[in-house]
Amino acid sequence: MEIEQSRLEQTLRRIAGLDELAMQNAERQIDRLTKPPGSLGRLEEIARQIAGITGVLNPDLSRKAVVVMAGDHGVCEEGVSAFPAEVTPQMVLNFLNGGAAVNVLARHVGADVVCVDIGVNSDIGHPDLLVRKVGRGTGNIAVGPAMTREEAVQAIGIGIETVESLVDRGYRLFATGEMGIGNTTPSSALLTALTGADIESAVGRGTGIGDETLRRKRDVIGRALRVNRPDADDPLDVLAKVGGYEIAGLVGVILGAAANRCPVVVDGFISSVAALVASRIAPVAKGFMLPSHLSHERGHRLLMEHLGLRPILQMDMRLGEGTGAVMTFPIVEASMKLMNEMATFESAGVSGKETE
Ligand SMILES: O=C(O)c1ccc[n+]([C@@H]2O[C@H](COP(=O)([O-])O)[C@@H](O)[C@H]2O)c1
Ligand SMILES: Cc1cc2nc[nH]c2cc1C
Repeated sequence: MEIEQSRLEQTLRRIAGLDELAMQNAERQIDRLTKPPGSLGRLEEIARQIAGITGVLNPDLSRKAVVVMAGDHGVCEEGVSAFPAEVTPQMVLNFLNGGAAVNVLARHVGADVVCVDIGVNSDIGHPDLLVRKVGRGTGNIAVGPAMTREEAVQAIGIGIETVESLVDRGYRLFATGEMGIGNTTPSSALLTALTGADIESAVGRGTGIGDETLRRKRDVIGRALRVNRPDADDPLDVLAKVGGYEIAGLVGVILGAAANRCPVVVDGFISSVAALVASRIAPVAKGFMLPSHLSHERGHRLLMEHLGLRPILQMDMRLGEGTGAVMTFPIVEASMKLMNEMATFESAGVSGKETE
């Protein structure tokens, strides 16, 4: 525990703000390119942010990974998902065999899928799986805490460690992904507890539940908040009481990326909740996050407003796994290519803007 606590503290100490000088240099470069000022919109904004994160205008982001954290949820026994809990290990095996949506998209964009069992309730035998179990499924949040504070810190440490070892192997661009049947329930509980949002607007249909299950899910979240009484001013308390192992792992992935000055593209609803927790632990980490898409899950728009992040894509996706984040990698790469490869007004002999 002490080792994990100090890993988190060390990581937090390493997270610094964006490089203002690099961002000014990026802005100056972008304004020299052969286009009306500002006309590449958010591509310009992303290029500037990546410069601020990495400290250079032409970082090598060619090695990219989506870290998929998988865990089970005790709250599934309340009947809150459209699918049975056994789908979690089954889908993990699908990721490892390359057959899930995230695998197809990752291959399409040249990224690697790194799968971590941080709390699945069964043993999945596969040589490529990183087995880092903090527990075998969380406690049912409707009747008690999901995990202890020590376990939450340990899970964050695993996320940090996963990113650190990937950075050692040359990875520089990260995406968050997750798999966990039932995990939209703790995600909505976290959103409600951390922002004071009303349950109605923070809870959605997850994997596709009907009206009756939706009513039960809202009731379960209300009970979870009453039973656990999470302290909104203590993000670790909230995470431990009504979170999940994979959510805590992703908090670590985000903090680890920020500490290593690597951009991290945040996926949908569950990943964005992890981003909210990370931003409450370390507000400066927000500068290292790139939003990906606006999930179809109810509550995601509200969540992004709280984070102050504007999703790049809107594809009506609500799958998770890191799919939306991986889809955003080419946009990040395109923004960097534009900044580095476009001709300038001077080099191409194009006349500049008229003075009015
Ligand atoms: O990323 C999203 O926005 C998203 C929205 C809804 C569902 N999911 C995925 O669906 C699972 C959770 O849904 P549920 O209904 O079981 O709570 C979990 O494996 C997530 O990856 C993901
Ligand atoms: C099949 C399936 C795949 C998923 N991927 C992420 N969450 C999921 C939930 C289900 C049910």
